[in-house]
Order: sequence, then C-alpha cells, then structure tokens
Amino acid sequence: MRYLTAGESHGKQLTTIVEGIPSLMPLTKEDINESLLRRQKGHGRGKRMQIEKDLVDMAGGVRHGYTLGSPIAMVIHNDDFKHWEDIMGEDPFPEGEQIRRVVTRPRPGHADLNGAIKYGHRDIRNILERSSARETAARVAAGAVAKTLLKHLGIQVVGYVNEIAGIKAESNPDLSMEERIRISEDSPVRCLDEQAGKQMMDAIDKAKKDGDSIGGVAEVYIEGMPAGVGSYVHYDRKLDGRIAGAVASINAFKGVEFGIGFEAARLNGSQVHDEIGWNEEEGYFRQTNRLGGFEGGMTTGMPIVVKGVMKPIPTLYKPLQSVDIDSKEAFNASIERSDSCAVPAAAVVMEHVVAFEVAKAILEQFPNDQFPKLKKAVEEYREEVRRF
Ligand SMILES: Cc1cc2nc3c(=O)[nH]c(=O)nc-3n(C[C@H](O)[C@H](O)[C@H](O)COP(=O)(O)O)c2cc1C
Ligand SMILES: C=C(O[C@@H]1CC(C(=O)O)=C[C@@H](OP(=O)(O)O)[C@H]1O)C(=O)O
Repeated sequence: MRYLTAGESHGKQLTTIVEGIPSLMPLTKEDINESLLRRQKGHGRGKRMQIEKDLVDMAGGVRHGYTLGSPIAMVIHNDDFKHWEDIMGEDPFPEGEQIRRVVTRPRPGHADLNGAIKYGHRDIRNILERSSARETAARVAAGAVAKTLLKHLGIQVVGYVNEIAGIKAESNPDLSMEERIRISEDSPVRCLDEQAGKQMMDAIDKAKKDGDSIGGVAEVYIEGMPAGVGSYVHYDRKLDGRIAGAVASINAFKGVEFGIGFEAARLNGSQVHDEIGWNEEEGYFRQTNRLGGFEGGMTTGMPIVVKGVMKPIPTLYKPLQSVDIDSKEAFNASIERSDSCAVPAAAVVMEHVVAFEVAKAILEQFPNDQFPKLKKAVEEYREEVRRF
C-alpha cells in the first residue's frame, strides 16, 4: 500500500491517492470526514482553521460504500482559495504584475530559505505553499482509509497530547481504549489529564498573547495488534523503524520514542525488558510494556505506544531576525497569521500516519486482494499465535 498527495496550502484543493487497499472493504466518506474534523480541532490554532471546513470528495476507488480494489482518490477543497485566486491561479500574472506580493523574507525554522535555494525560486511563496502543514489534511485522509481497515480488523488507534510547553500529563496506564478515545475527544487540547489540560490551555493563551509559539509531545496508542507483525530480517521491514520515519516526517516533528523511550538509556536491562508470561486464554503476554509493543522490529501483541516531539511553530508574531533574499538586508520577521500551538492537531496527524504504516505492514503479511479473505487470514493468525 502506498499514497501520494498533491496540492498547495492556498491552492484550489488537496488530492490524495491511496493504492493497495483490498476490494470489498466497507468505506464511506464519513469515515474520512470524522478524521478530518478531528484534525481541525484543538486550542491554539490560528484564524485559518475558522475559514476551512475540511470535507472529502471521494473521486475514485469506492462504489456504494465498498472499495473496488482500484486506487482510492480523495479531494479536499481549500475554502481559503477564494481569497487567493489571483495569487494562486494557474494563469501567468498580467503584464507588469509579476512582482506583486512576492515573498522575499524567509522565516527562521520554516522550509523557506533552504527550499528557495534548492529549487531556485526567488518567490518564497513557491516553497511555503507546499511545505505548509495544510498538506497534513491530505495525509490524514490517507490515514483515515488505513484506520478504517484496522477498525474492521479489530485494531483501534488513538492519538492524544502528553505534554505542552513542559506541562506533562499524569500518565494512567490503566485507562481503557474507549476512555482514551472519549477523553481525548472532549479535551480542547486532547489531553487525558484534565488538570494538566487546563494548564496547557493557559500556556497556549500566554504564548499567543506574547506573540510566541510552543511545542510538545503527542502519543499514539494502538490496541488489538497480533504479535509478529513487521520483521527483524531486513532494516526496511522493521515496523518500529518505519513508524519512526513516518512520525519524524510530520511537519515540525523532531523526535520519536517507543514506550519508555529515551528513559531506557538511564536504566538497567532488568528495569527495561518486559518479562514474558503465558496463560491458557491469551497465550503469551508481557508483564509490562516498557518497550511500547516492539521487539526486533515486530509487534509483541502488547499495545503499541509511540511518542513524537513537536517543536514550537516557526511563524511568530514576536519578531525573529532574518535576511531578505533580494536586498540581503536584515529585518525583523513580522507576520499576518499563524497557529501558536498545533500539538493537539498534530496528535491527530500522528495517529493517522502511524495507522498507515501499521495497516501497510498488515497488508504485506496477509492476503491483500479481497478484504474478507484478509480478515479471515488475520483471525486465523490470531488463533495460531494464541496456541503457539
Ligand atoms: C498541524 C500543524 C500545524 C502547523 N501550523 C503552522 C503554522 O501555523 N505556522 C507555521 O509556521 N508552522 C506551522 N506548522 C509547522 C510547519 O509546517 C513546519 O515547521 C515547517 O513545515 C518546516 O518543517 P520542519 O519544522 O519539520 O523543519 C504546523 C505543523 C503542524 C503539524
Ligand atoms: C492550513 C493548515 O495549517 C496551516 C499550517 C501552516 C504552516 O506553515 O505549516 C500555516 C497556517 O496556514 P496559513 O498560512 O494559511 O494561516 C496553518 O493554518 C491546516 O492545518 O489545515
């Protein structure tokens, strides 16, 4: 399974094509819209999210509520395009207007300067339109297809916020999947700890008032995976490695951890590795889950627990120094609009990019042409694992 996205932040639309989903799988646009709506919520977003109402147009691969086995094409229209038609239209600018609203001032921390150098653009708009995290809406659409496949196989995925600006949520490993989903949905910052969530909101309001931005940590939690998905035999088949790559590819994400993550560097082996148990009903299990559901690039059958670190948003109302690429003069960056914190939205993006990698690994391991056959094979495998 693979996917491609196309489209600019203020262009007409975003397009996603997902290829490799089996035929005969139930899929509706509501499955996708639910995910798109989740991504748009969250305290700390700027004015752009008030303009957009992300809804998908299914443009291929689905008929009467079922997948065909052909590529699935999805379109999300940018409502903001109507304000940018003259700037983002495909026709050349009228004579004499070429330099109108050309962007020559790169923002520290965004893709602006490196992108302009790499692609030889003197108008930084040609970079920022595609490097913008608007594209994550298209990635969420792809992930929503994957999440739907996992749901029909009894695998649930949720993303939430663990930390914002140094304020940490108290972790509660006993929370059920249903509680994780419900609380993260109710919380304006998608935090499972209500008290910490309130403090996070205050921190976001303060950052916004100060013209600054803040980052944090998101966590994705997956239940229902059988043991032995992924592989140890080759670097590019290790599922934890693929997940790490997918998480680090999200805009502004700078680090990934599984389970106790970097904390493992400070502990002894006896305090890190999860002891193995067995009982008649479940088969093998781990007494703890410090390694976050992976050993040897394969799932252990315990929940997958992965964290991603998001840096603060680069576009700031508070000026940072930069250099104009035309005049080469120093200037203090000032901007029109931006998010001050997007960690709650990014937790949803992370949920979907991780879901995609997990679904892809499952499709590689089991028969993948027809969904009912896939489902039967996964059920038989689960039973095999239980009796092993
Ligand atoms: C959901 C989401 C929303 C974002 N919103 C903004 C924003 O409003 N302004 C901004 O400068 N960066 C925003 N970013 C981050 C930039 O897109 C990102 O920093 C930029 O693409 C450069 O990539 P890098 O930080 O991974 O190096 C957002 C990221 C995410 C995931
Ligand atoms: C549009 C989205 O996020 C955008 C990501 C983004 C950036 O630079 O990454 C900049 C902002 O867009 P604008 O410049 O239009 O205000 C965010 O709103 C979205 O998440 O749908």
